[in-house]
Amino acid sequence: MPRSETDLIFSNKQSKIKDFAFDAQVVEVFPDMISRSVPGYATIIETIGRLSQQYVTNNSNVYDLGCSLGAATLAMRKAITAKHCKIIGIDNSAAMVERCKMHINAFKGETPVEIIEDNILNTEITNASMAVLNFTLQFVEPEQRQSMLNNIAQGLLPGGILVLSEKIRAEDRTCDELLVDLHHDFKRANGYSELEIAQKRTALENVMRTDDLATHTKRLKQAGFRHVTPWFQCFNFFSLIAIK
Ligand SMILES: Nc1ncnc2c1ncn2[C@@H]1O[C@H](C[S@+](CC[C@H]([NH3+])C(=O)[O-])CC(=O)[O-])[C@@H](O)[C@H]1O
Ligand SMILES: O=C(O)C(=O)Cc1ccccc1
Repeated sequence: MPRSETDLIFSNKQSKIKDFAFDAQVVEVFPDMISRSVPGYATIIETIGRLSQQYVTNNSNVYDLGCSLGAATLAMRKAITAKHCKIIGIDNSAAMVERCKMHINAFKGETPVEIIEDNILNTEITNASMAVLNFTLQFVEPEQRQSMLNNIAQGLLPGGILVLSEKIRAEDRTCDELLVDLHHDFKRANGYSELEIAQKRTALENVMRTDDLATHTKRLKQAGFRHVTPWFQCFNFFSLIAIK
Protein backbone atom coordinates (compact mmCIF):
# COMPACT_ATOMS: atom_id res chain seq x y z
CA MET A 1 0.00 0.00 0.00
CA PRO A 2 1.47 3.45 -0.88
CA ARG A 3 2.34 5.85 1.93
CA SER A 4 -0.53 8.18 2.79
CA GLU A 5 -1.09 11.45 4.59
CA THR A 6 -1.06 11.44 8.39
CA ASP A 7 -4.51 10.92 9.91
CA LEU A 8 -5.42 14.20 11.68
CA ILE A 9 -9.19 13.89 11.16
CA PHE A 10 -10.11 14.04 14.85
CA SER A 11 -7.19 16.20 16.03
CA ASN A 12 -9.15 19.47 16.45
CA LYS A 13 -12.00 19.82 18.93
CA GLN A 14 -15.31 19.45 17.09
CA SER A 15 -18.45 21.07 18.53
CA LYS A 16 -20.67 18.35 17.07
CA ILE A 17 -19.17 14.99 16.16
CA LYS A 18 -20.66 13.55 12.97
CA ASP A 19 -21.07 9.81 12.43
CA PHE A 20 -17.92 8.27 10.94
CA ALA A 21 -18.12 7.85 7.15
CA PHE A 22 -15.72 6.45 4.55
CA ASP A 23 -15.64 9.74 2.61
CA ALA A 24 -12.93 11.46 0.54
CA GLN A 25 -11.24 12.88 3.67
CA VAL A 26 -10.90 9.38 5.19
CA VAL A 27 -9.68 7.90 1.89
CA GLU A 28 -6.81 10.40 1.84
CA VAL A 29 -5.43 9.17 5.19
CA PHE A 30 -6.81 5.60 5.23
CA PRO A 31 -3.58 3.53 5.10
CA ASP A 32 -2.13 5.62 7.95
CA MET A 33 -5.42 5.49 9.92
CA ILE A 34 -5.84 1.73 9.68
CA SER A 35 -2.24 0.82 10.46
CA ARG A 36 -2.16 3.12 13.54
CA SER A 37 -5.62 2.00 14.73
CA VAL A 38 -5.90 -1.74 14.10
CA PRO A 39 -3.40 -3.91 16.00
CA GLY A 40 -2.12 -6.71 13.77
CA TYR A 41 -3.47 -5.24 10.52
CA ALA A 42 -0.25 -5.98 8.56
CA THR A 43 -0.12 -9.56 9.92
CA ILE A 44 -3.76 -10.14 8.97
CA ILE A 45 -3.25 -8.84 5.40
CA GLU A 46 -0.14 -11.01 5.01
CA THR A 47 -2.00 -14.09 6.29
CA ILE A 48 -4.92 -13.46 3.91
CA GLY A 49 -2.31 -13.64 1.14
CA ARG A 50 -0.93 -16.92 2.48
CA LEU A 51 -4.40 -18.44 2.83
CA SER A 52 -5.25 -17.46 -0.76
CA GLN A 53 -2.24 -19.39 -2.01
CA GLN A 54 -3.51 -22.44 -0.13
CA TYR A 55 -7.28 -22.21 -0.70
CA VAL A 56 -7.93 -20.51 -4.05
CA THR A 57 -8.64 -23.15 -6.68
CA ASN A 58 -8.43 -23.03 -10.50
CA ASN A 59 -11.37 -21.40 -12.34
CA SER A 60 -12.92 -19.88 -9.20
CA ASN A 61 -13.87 -16.43 -7.89
CA VAL A 62 -12.37 -14.65 -4.88
CA TYR A 63 -14.34 -11.89 -3.09
CA ASP A 64 -12.90 -8.99 -1.09
CA LEU A 65 -16.04 -7.59 0.58
CA GLY A 66 -15.58 -4.01 1.81
CA CYS A 67 -12.26 -3.82 -0.01
CA SER A 68 -11.43 -0.16 0.88
CA LEU A 69 -8.15 0.58 -0.95
CA GLY A 70 -7.62 -3.06 -1.92
CA ALA A 71 -4.94 -4.15 0.58
CA ALA A 72 -6.34 -7.71 0.86
CA THR A 73 -6.97 -7.89 -2.90
CA LEU A 74 -3.35 -6.94 -3.61
CA ALA A 75 -2.02 -9.46 -1.06
CA MET A 76 -4.13 -12.21 -2.64
CA ARG A 77 -3.24 -11.27 -6.23
CA LYS A 78 0.44 -11.53 -5.30
CA ALA A 79 0.02 -14.94 -3.63
CA ILE A 80 -2.52 -16.83 -5.75
CA THR A 81 -0.96 -19.58 -7.84
CA ALA A 82 -4.25 -21.12 -9.10
CA LYS A 83 -5.08 -20.49 -12.76
CA HIS A 84 -8.05 -18.72 -14.41
CA CYS A 85 -9.31 -17.09 -11.22
CA LYS A 86 -10.84 -13.69 -10.73
CA ILE A 87 -10.75 -11.36 -7.70
CA ILE A 88 -13.85 -9.21 -7.18
CA GLY A 89 -13.47 -6.30 -4.75
CA ILE A 90 -16.64 -4.55 -3.59
CA ASP A 91 -17.13 -1.37 -1.57
CA ASN A 92 -20.06 1.02 -1.26
CA SER A 93 -17.91 4.14 -0.78
CA ALA A 94 -17.48 5.89 -4.14
CA ALA A 95 -14.35 7.67 -2.87
CA MET A 96 -12.76 4.36 -1.77
CA VAL A 97 -13.60 2.61 -5.05
CA GLU A 98 -12.09 5.40 -7.14
CA ARG A 99 -8.81 5.33 -5.18
CA CYS A 100 -8.81 1.52 -4.99
CA LYS A 101 -8.89 1.23 -8.78
CA MET A 102 -5.83 3.52 -8.97
CA HIS A 103 -3.93 1.36 -6.42
CA ILE A 104 -4.75 -1.88 -8.19
CA ASN A 105 -3.69 -0.49 -11.56
CA ALA A 106 -0.38 0.68 -10.09
CA PHE A 107 0.72 -2.94 -9.60
CA LYS A 108 1.02 -5.78 -12.07
CA GLY A 109 -0.46 -9.23 -11.43
CA GLU A 110 -1.58 -12.41 -13.15
CA THR A 111 -5.05 -12.74 -11.67
CA PRO A 112 -7.64 -10.28 -13.08
CA VAL A 113 -9.25 -7.90 -10.59
CA GLU A 114 -12.62 -6.17 -10.84
CA ILE A 115 -13.50 -3.41 -8.36
CA ILE A 116 -17.23 -2.70 -8.03
CA GLU A 117 -19.06 0.10 -6.19
CA ASP A 118 -21.98 -1.63 -4.51
CA ASN A 119 -23.50 -2.59 -1.20
CA ILE A 120 -22.14 -6.03 -0.25
CA LEU A 121 -25.68 -6.94 0.84
CA ASN A 122 -26.68 -6.85 -2.87
CA THR A 123 -23.70 -8.82 -4.12
CA GLU A 124 -24.29 -12.19 -5.71
CA ILE A 125 -21.53 -14.57 -4.67
CA THR A 126 -20.92 -17.46 -7.05
CA ASN A 127 -18.29 -20.12 -7.65
CA ALA A 128 -16.12 -18.78 -4.81
CA SER A 129 -13.13 -20.55 -3.28
CA MET A 130 -12.35 -17.66 -0.91
CA ALA A 131 -14.11 -14.64 0.56
CA VAL A 132 -12.73 -11.92 2.82
CA LEU A 133 -14.64 -9.68 5.24
CA ASN A 134 -11.68 -7.81 6.71
CA PHE A 135 -13.22 -5.42 9.27
CA THR A 136 -16.35 -4.88 7.15
CA LEU A 137 -19.17 -6.87 8.81
CA GLN A 138 -18.92 -4.57 11.86
CA PHE A 139 -20.30 -1.74 9.67
CA VAL A 140 -23.30 -3.79 8.44
CA GLU A 141 -26.58 -3.44 10.38
CA PRO A 142 -26.59 -6.22 13.03
CA GLU A 143 -29.97 -7.53 11.77
CA GLN A 144 -28.47 -8.08 8.31
CA ARG A 145 -25.29 -9.87 9.40
CA GLN A 146 -26.75 -13.40 9.38
CA SER A 147 -28.18 -13.11 5.86
CA MET A 148 -24.85 -11.64 4.66
CA LEU A 149 -23.02 -14.73 5.99
CA ASN A 150 -25.70 -17.07 4.61
CA ASN A 151 -25.20 -15.51 1.19
CA ILE A 152 -21.41 -15.98 1.39
CA ALA A 153 -21.73 -19.60 2.53
CA GLN A 154 -24.13 -20.50 -0.31
CA GLY A 155 -21.77 -18.92 -2.89
CA LEU A 156 -18.65 -20.72 -1.62
CA LEU A 157 -17.59 -24.03 -3.14
CA PRO A 158 -17.22 -27.01 -0.76
CA GLY A 159 -13.91 -26.55 1.07
CA GLY A 160 -14.04 -22.78 0.38
CA ILE A 161 -12.79 -20.37 3.06
CA LEU A 162 -14.05 -17.14 4.62
CA VAL A 163 -11.73 -14.85 6.57
CA LEU A 164 -13.78 -12.71 8.97
CA SER A 165 -11.87 -10.02 10.87
CA GLU A 166 -13.73 -7.92 13.42
CA LYS A 167 -13.37 -5.65 16.41
CA ILE A 168 -15.07 -7.70 19.12
CA ARG A 169 -16.75 -6.93 22.44
CA ALA A 170 -15.68 -9.23 25.26
CA GLU A 171 -18.64 -10.87 27.05
CA ASP A 172 -17.20 -10.15 30.49
CA ARG A 173 -17.50 -6.42 31.21
CA THR A 174 -14.28 -6.15 33.22
CA CYS A 175 -12.35 -7.92 30.46
CA ASP A 176 -13.99 -5.73 27.81
CA GLU A 177 -12.91 -2.55 29.62
CA LEU A 178 -9.36 -3.92 29.90
CA LEU A 179 -9.19 -4.77 26.16
CA VAL A 180 -10.58 -1.35 25.21
CA ASP A 181 -7.97 0.32 27.46
CA LEU A 182 -5.18 -1.74 25.90
CA HIS A 183 -6.40 -0.75 22.42
CA HIS A 184 -6.41 2.92 23.46
CA ASP A 185 -2.83 2.51 24.79
CA PHE A 186 -1.92 1.10 21.36
CA LYS A 187 -3.43 4.16 19.67
CA ARG A 188 -1.64 6.51 22.10
CA ALA A 189 1.67 4.73 21.41
CA ASN A 190 0.99 5.34 17.70
CA GLY A 191 0.70 9.09 18.28
CA TYR A 192 -3.05 9.64 18.71
CA SER A 193 -4.02 12.15 21.44
CA GLU A 194 -6.73 11.69 24.08
CA LEU A 195 -8.93 14.08 22.08
CA GLU A 196 -8.48 12.10 18.85
CA ILE A 197 -9.21 8.81 20.62
CA ALA A 198 -12.32 10.18 22.36
CA GLN A 199 -13.76 11.96 19.32
CA LYS A 200 -13.29 8.97 17.01
CA ARG A 201 -14.87 6.70 19.60
CA THR A 202 -17.98 8.94 19.59
CA ALA A 203 -18.03 9.09 15.77
CA LEU A 204 -17.98 5.28 15.58
CA GLU A 205 -20.64 4.69 18.25
CA ASN A 206 -23.64 4.55 15.90
CA VAL A 207 -21.95 3.05 12.85
CA MET A 208 -19.77 0.28 14.25
CA ARG A 209 -21.70 -2.05 16.53
CA THR A 210 -19.53 -4.90 17.74
CA ASP A 211 -20.61 -8.43 18.64
CA ASP A 212 -18.97 -10.90 20.99
CA LEU A 213 -17.00 -13.93 19.78
CA ALA A 214 -19.79 -16.39 20.66
CA THR A 215 -22.24 -14.47 18.44
CA HIS A 216 -19.81 -14.52 15.51
CA THR A 217 -19.09 -18.23 15.90
CA LYS A 218 -22.79 -19.08 16.20
CA ARG A 219 -23.65 -17.05 13.07
CA LEU A 220 -20.92 -18.73 11.03
CA LYS A 221 -22.11 -22.20 12.09
CA GLN A 222 -25.73 -21.22 11.39
CA ALA A 223 -24.69 -20.07 7.90
CA GLY A 224 -23.40 -23.57 7.20
CA PHE A 225 -19.65 -23.35 7.83
CA ARG A 226 -18.42 -26.70 9.11
CA HIS A 227 -15.10 -25.58 10.57
CA VAL A 228 -14.78 -22.29 12.48
CA THR A 229 -11.85 -20.97 14.53
CA PRO A 230 -10.31 -17.68 15.55
CA TRP A 231 -6.69 -17.63 14.33
CA PHE A 232 -5.70 -14.13 15.50
CA GLN A 233 -6.38 -11.93 18.51
CA CYS A 234 -4.74 -8.74 19.69
CA PHE A 235 -6.73 -6.92 22.38
CA ASN A 236 -10.31 -6.62 21.05
CA PHE A 237 -9.34 -7.25 17.42
CA PHE A 238 -9.97 -10.75 16.09
CA SER A 239 -9.76 -12.66 12.86
CA LEU A 240 -11.65 -15.91 12.27
CA ILE A 241 -11.41 -18.59 9.64
CA ALA A 242 -14.55 -20.42 8.49
CA ILE A 243 -14.43 -23.34 6.05
CA LYS A 244 -17.48 -24.71 4.24
N1 LIG B 1 -22.65 -2.50 3.22
C1 LIG B 1 -21.44 -2.27 2.70
N2 LIG B 1 -21.19 -2.61 1.40
C2 LIG B 1 -19.97 -2.39 0.85
N3 LIG B 1 -18.93 -1.85 1.54
C3 LIG B 1 -19.15 -1.51 2.82
C4 LIG B 1 -20.39 -1.70 3.46
N4 LIG B 1 -20.30 -1.26 4.74
C5 LIG B 1 -19.03 -0.80 4.89
N5 LIG B 1 -18.34 -0.94 3.73
C6 LIG B 1 -16.93 -0.61 3.47
O1 LIG B 1 -16.15 -1.44 4.31
C7 LIG B 1 -14.88 -0.83 4.52
C8 LIG B 1 -14.48 -1.05 5.96
S1 LIG B 1 -12.75 -0.88 6.23
C9 LIG B 1 -12.19 -2.36 5.47
C10 LIG B 1 -10.71 -2.52 5.35
C11 LIG B 1 -10.30 -3.39 4.18
N6 LIG B 1 -11.09 -4.60 4.08
C12 LIG B 1 -8.83 -3.70 4.27
O2 LIG B 1 -8.50 -4.89 4.46
O3 LIG B 1 -8.03 -2.77 4.16
C13 LIG B 1 -12.55 -1.25 7.90
C14 LIG B 1 -12.17 -0.15 8.78
O4 LIG B 1 -11.86 0.96 8.28
O5 LIG B 1 -12.17 -0.40 10.08
C15 LIG B 1 -15.02 0.64 4.08
O6 LIG B 1 -14.26 0.91 2.94
C16 LIG B 1 -16.51 0.81 3.84
O7 LIG B 1 -16.81 1.74 2.80
O1 LIG C 1 -9.87 3.44 15.28
C1 LIG C 1 -10.56 2.68 15.96
O2 LIG C 1 -10.82 2.98 17.14
C2 LIG C 1 -11.08 1.42 15.45
O3 LIG C 1 -11.81 0.80 16.13
C3 LIG C 1 -10.67 0.87 14.12
C4 LIG C 1 -11.07 1.64 12.91
C5 LIG C 1 -10.09 1.84 11.92
C6 LIG C 1 -10.41 2.55 10.78
C7 LIG C 1 -11.68 3.04 10.59
C8 LIG C 1 -12.68 2.81 11.55
C9 LIG C 1 -12.35 2.08 12.70
